[in-house]
Amino acid sequence: MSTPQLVVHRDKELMAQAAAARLITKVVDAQASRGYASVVLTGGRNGNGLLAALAAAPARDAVDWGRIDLWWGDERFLPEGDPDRNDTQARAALLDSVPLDPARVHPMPTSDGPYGADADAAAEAYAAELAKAAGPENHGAVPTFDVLMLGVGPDTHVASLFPELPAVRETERTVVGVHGAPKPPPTRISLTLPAIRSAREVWLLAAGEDKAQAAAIALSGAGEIQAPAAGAHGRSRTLWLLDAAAASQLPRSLYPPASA
Ligand SMILES: O=C1O[C@H](COP(=O)(O)O)[C@@H](O)[C@H](O)[C@H]1O
Repeated sequence: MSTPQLVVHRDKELMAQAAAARLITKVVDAQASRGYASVVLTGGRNGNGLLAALAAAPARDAVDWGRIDLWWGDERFLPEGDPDRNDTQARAALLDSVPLDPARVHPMPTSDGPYGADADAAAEAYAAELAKAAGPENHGAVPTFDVLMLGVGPDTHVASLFPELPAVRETERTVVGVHGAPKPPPTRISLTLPAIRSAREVWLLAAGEDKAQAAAIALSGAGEIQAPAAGAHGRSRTLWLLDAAAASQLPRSLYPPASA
C-alpha cells in the first residue's frame, strides 16, 4: 500500500489545470512505454473540472487519443444521455472534443439498457467487461489502470462508495450495484475498494471548503468503512490533489511544503 502524498494548489482552477497537465504527462509516458494508457474517470465537480481543463490545454494534442482506454469509477444509474450521468458530463467536458476510439471507451451501463432497472446485473456486466480486458498478470479481475481518479465527496465518499453502506465493505467483487445512496440518485454502480486498489496510481481530487473536513478525516487515520476515501490507495502511488480551501483543516504534520 502506498503512503498518500499531498499536493496543495492555490485554488480549484489551478488545481484542475495542474492535474490535467499531470494526466497528460502520465498518459503520454504510458503510451510511449507500452503503446497505450488506461485511465479511470471520476464524476463530480472536481473530476469534470479536470476534464474541462484538459480540453482547454494546448498540450492535450500530445496525447494519442486513439490509444487510451477509458473506464469509469462509478456511475449514477440513469437513462442514457441523462444530464446527471457521469459519462454524459465527461463527454460534454472533454470526450466529445477528442478523437477517441469508441471501442476503447467503456461507460457503465444505463438504466434503460439491456439490464433495465437491475443495477446489480448491470454491475455484474461491467465487472465482466473489465475481466475481459484484464491480462494474465491481472489474475482475471480488472486491467491494470495507469491512473484511477476519484473525486472526494464532503462525506468522504469516493466513486459511489458511501460511508457504512454495503458497497464499501465488499472484498470480493470488483463492481457492485449501490442502493440507497445518501446523495441522489440513490441507485448507482461503483468499482469496489479492491478494484480501486489494483490501479498503479490513485489520484484523489478535493477542492473547495466543503471538502476540508473530509480530507482531514480521511488523512488522519480514519477507517475505510466510516471514511471510504481513507481506503483508496494505488499500488505504486496515492496522490491527493487539493486546493488550499480543501487542505485548510489538515493537521499541520500533514500539510506539505509550499507546492502551489
Ligand atoms: O456523486 C458523485 O460524487 C463524487 C464527488 O463529487 P463532487 O461533486 O462532490 O466533487 C464523484 O467523484 C462521483 O464520481 C460522483 O458519482
